[in-house]
Amino acid sequence: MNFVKFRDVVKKYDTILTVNHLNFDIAEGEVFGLLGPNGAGKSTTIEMLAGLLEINSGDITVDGFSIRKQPLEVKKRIGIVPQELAIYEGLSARDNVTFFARLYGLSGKLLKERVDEALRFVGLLERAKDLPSTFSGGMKRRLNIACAIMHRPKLIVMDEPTVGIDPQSRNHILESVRELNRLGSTIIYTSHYMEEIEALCSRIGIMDEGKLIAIGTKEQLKKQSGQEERLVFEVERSNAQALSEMTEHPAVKRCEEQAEDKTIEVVVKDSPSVLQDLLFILQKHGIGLRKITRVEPNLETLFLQMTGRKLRDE
Ligand SMILES: Nc1ncnc2c1ncn2[C@@H]1O[C@H](COP(=O)(O)OP(=O)(O)OP(=O)(O)O)[C@@H](O)[C@H]1O
Repeated sequence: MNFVKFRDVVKKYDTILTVNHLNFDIAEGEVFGLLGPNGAGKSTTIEMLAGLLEINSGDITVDGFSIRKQPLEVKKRIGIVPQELAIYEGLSARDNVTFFARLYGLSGKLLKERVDEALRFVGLLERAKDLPSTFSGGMKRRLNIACAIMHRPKLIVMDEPTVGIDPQSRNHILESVRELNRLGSTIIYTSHYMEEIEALCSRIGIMDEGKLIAIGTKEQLKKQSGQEERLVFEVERSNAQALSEMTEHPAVKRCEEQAEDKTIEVVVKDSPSVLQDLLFILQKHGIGLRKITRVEPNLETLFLQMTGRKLRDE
């Protein structure tokens, strides 16, 4: 069943279409990645879904409820982890989560249980009494997550939750996304980091200038880019016989020698099985090997092809 539906969603600032007729669905149980450069319209989309920003036209439904007509039903089902930290520096970690739990109508024993559960989940139970001002940036981000999940929402929306944090907290957050999904929540995760989206998400939407320019599984998107997997061998010398034997291997689609760089580039169908065979051919002809690189198709290249620009400014 399609759990989240975007139907012709438009958001304008003055005359600029910040979100330009979005139409896509997210199934229950998915980890859906929204990938796009800064300013693509990801946060605007998320804020409309969470009912924090008015939609100009179109509608978004969650679990069959319209954000325009039944916003409270939608909000009950969503936990939103905003890009900007939404925690109170003057309240302890526990009091922060408790504050949000009360907003969701939790009270008494259940409230305490859920607050503890959320703090434990993000690895902050031991620091529950401490003020966020004593926390690292990553710990604050984790507290931000605890505040969004204590009511066990069916849909968790995370807007760039790993920007500017240390690698340990980053890994902790990525692992908690997987765990929340295993526990049954559907996840929407926005990022401009291609690697994160690739590692986490079962399906990906690529946004640019307010439009969804591509959608599909990683494999579908990579296929769409028309790229192929390549193995690049840096060799000590070239040998025509070896090259010809490599070309004739049934799992090799193309094989080209770049004589000036002393490299052989091989486009393959299935690298694990063919690699051994190709190494054997080089060895048989006494060709020393300096380096092998495996070049996989990636979403960055797809983005570049579709927009003529890089996903991230370097
Ligand atoms: N309140 C506003 N008034 C006018 N323009 C706005 C407003 N909020 C956002 N925008 C513009 O809308 C566009 C999309 O912004 P948005 O924050 O949704 O992008 P994003 O993909 O989330 O990027 P980032 O990763 O930088 O957050 C940007 O050009 C931004 O300047």
